[in-house]
Amino acid sequence: MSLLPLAPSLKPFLEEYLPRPGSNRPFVTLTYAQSLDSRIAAKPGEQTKISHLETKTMTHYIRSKHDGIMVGIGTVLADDPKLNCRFEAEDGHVSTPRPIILDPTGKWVYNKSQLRSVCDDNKGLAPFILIDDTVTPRNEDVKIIEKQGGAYVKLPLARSSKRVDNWKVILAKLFQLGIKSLMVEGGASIINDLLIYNEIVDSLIITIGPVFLGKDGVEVSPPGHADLIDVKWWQGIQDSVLCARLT
Ligand SMILES: NC(=O)C1=CN([C@@H]2O[C@H](COP(=O)(O)OP(=O)(O)OC[C@H]3O[C@@H](n4cnc5c(N)ncnc54)[C@H](O)[C@@H]3O)[C@@H](O)[C@H]2O)C=CC1
Ligand SMILES: Nc1nc(O)c(N)c(N[C@@H]2O[C@H](COP(=O)(O)O)[C@@H](O)[C@H]2O)n1
Repeated sequence: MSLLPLAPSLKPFLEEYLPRPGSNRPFVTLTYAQSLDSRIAAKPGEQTKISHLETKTMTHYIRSKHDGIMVGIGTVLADDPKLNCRFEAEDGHVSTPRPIILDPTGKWVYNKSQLRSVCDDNKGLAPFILIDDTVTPRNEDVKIIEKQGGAYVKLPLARSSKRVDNWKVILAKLFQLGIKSLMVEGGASIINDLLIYNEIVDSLIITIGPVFLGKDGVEVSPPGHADLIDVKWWQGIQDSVLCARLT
């Protein structure tokens, strides 16, 4: 599906929330689309379109400003996403952010994925797949990914008692691999962890669509209180967008 032209007011609206250089870890933008009842999908394991094409275009514009786009394995299994950037800048340039998949137990069968085809067609970069260092990935997938220029990245992901403690290790490794800015798109378990992790998240950009997805939906609701500062709202054809920082 083609995108729309980016709404002109979105560029200045987003400007101060986009990555800035100069830190010793990646700049992290947490961004996702939710319903009015704080659901990001209608059912577990299901992909649900919430954003209008106008804000989908915004998401691709935001992708174009990052070195990496991260999702968890739950999202990959539900959505089979492309995770490339389809936004074309005024000079015709199309960015190629690196897809990064958090898959500690190595569940993803890459050779059958849409992302594999995107890379075969030269429409995006091959992924970095973060797996626990005790996991041996499938041989066939290793060969394809390495040929495409991606990699399995082994990290001690299964050892810490709290999953959230892995983030510092993950970000340090990604920085070493050249990822200076990271856009985290979800899914729910990652968003819920990061919403209360203000040392990690630099910007928060949430699209809110005018729909209730109901109690069976996949909920975003962090385990504790999360206060926001520097809050700004944008109103589009259908959706509203909130930009903020975590205190
Ligand atoms: N509306 C939106 O903008 C978006 C919606 N989604 C939806 O979210 C749903 C998927 O969400 P979830 O099932 O919660 O899956 P998820 O994508 O958050 O992945 C969860 C898995 O990631 C790994 N993981 C997460 N944090 C980790 C950590 N700190 N260390 C090591 N491993 C970690 C674990 O294996 C965990 O089981 C899907 O229905 C998808 O469509 C996903 C992204 C955006
Ligand atoms: N911005 C946005 N709006 C929605 O309504 C969504 N369901 C999502 N989902 C995220 O986008 C990924 C799909 O990316 P591709 O278009 O396949 O590149 C999906 O995996 C979610 O992270 N986002």
